[in-house]
Amino acid sequence: MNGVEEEGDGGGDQANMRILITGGAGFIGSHLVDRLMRNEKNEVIVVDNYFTGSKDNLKQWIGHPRFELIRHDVTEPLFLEVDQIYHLACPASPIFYKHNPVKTIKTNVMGTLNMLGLAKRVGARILLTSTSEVYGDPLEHPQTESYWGNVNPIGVRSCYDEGKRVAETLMFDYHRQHGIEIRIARIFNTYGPRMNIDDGRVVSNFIAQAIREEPLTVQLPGTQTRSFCYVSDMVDGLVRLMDGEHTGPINIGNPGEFTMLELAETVKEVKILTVENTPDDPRQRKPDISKANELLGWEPKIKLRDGVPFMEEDFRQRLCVPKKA
Ligand SMILES: NC(=O)c1ccc[n+]([C@@H]2O[C@H](COP(=O)([O-])OP(=O)(O)OC[C@H]3O[C@@H](n4cnc5c(N)ncnc54)[C@H](O)[C@@H]3O)[C@@H](O)[C@H]2O)c1
Ligand SMILES: O=C(O)[C@H]1O[C@H](OP(=O)(O)OP(=O)(O)OC[C@H]2O[C@@H](n3ccc(=O)[nH]c3=O)[C@H](O)[C@@H]2O)[C@H](O)[C@@H](O)[C@@H]1O
Repeated sequence: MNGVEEEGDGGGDQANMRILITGGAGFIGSHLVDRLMRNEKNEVIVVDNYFTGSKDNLKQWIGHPRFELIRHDVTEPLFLEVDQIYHLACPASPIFYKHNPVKTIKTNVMGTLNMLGLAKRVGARILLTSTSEVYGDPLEHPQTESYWGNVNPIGVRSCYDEGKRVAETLMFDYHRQHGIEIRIARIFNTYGPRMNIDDGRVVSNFIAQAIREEPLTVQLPGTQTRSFCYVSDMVDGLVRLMDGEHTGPINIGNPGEFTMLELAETVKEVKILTVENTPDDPRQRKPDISKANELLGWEPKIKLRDGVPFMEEDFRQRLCVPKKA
């Protein structure tokens, strides 16, 4: 049980739908596949280049008659006939998106351009998973969608945050110029089962470190904050946004705000090791979710304290470390 299965009706209620999910072999994408496959009217196609995703995340669907998995890089054009496109393809963990920054910005810019071209050709509705990183190191707190952000255009995170900002611009230009139906979700830090164990994001790091009985690496100063959303809540928000009437951008995240030191205490009371931080790390982040609440009737249900054990269980299984009696 991971809190995902109980949520919602599988989305795409209207009629038979063929739905494309780019990046569907990744963490959020694979949970979205599970959710959409529950509706028997949906056919789901995943395209992924497996940079940070894995076929293992989709193993329960491989061979299913309503499911197709295609190895494809979104920086190359794609020709398919679909009704909806959830465009997630992009490495999300800072260590992966900084690993090959030119590829990251190409994925955000050319990948989004290609998916918009596809949406235009076949008349599909397209949803982009943008990010709270478009707000940069925010000077407004909590962040509302009307805040334009405080982003370093030449920093080591820019391939990702500026890349997503351009992707948002492309979405709105295609909408205004070509009448494409667009949806933009600004996702705030999301966690849950199937995250890469060593992907470097803070919740996965802390859980893996706690299971391996290693000290939790809190990057300095430790007072920086994030707001963590459980993946089933995120998927529910994305489906509501796609199937609703509002273009967005709409913040989707859990407004519960924690410092990294508080998060370390939530995960486990083990030794904490403070380590150097990376450049341009945002000092505080918390979504204002009034828009998601009013326009989509959405709010997160799972508190950090309740979500972390689901993820710990998944990590223990994958690391083959049973819980001590
Ligand atoms: N998880 C979060 O906290 C978070 C927060 C904000 C935004 N997002 C966004 O949500 C989306 C999914 O994030 P995630 O956490 O599931 O990350 P993830 O890394 O697990 O998934 C991304 C997927 O995209 C695939 N991919 C990357 N580049 C590709 C390319 N060029 N062509 C085809 N596939 C490619 C990867 O192989 C992977 O399967 C991303 O767009 C990310 O920017 C995530
Ligand atoms: O939600 C978002 O919009 C963005 O959030 C994250 O980026 P970030 O918040 O920097 O994610 P983490 O790498 O998990 O870092 C969060 C905080 O934890 C700290 N941290 C990280 C790792 C660690 O071992 N210890 C630690 O204290 C970092 O310094 C940072 O302050 C995601 O990785 C992005 O994909 C996403 O777009």
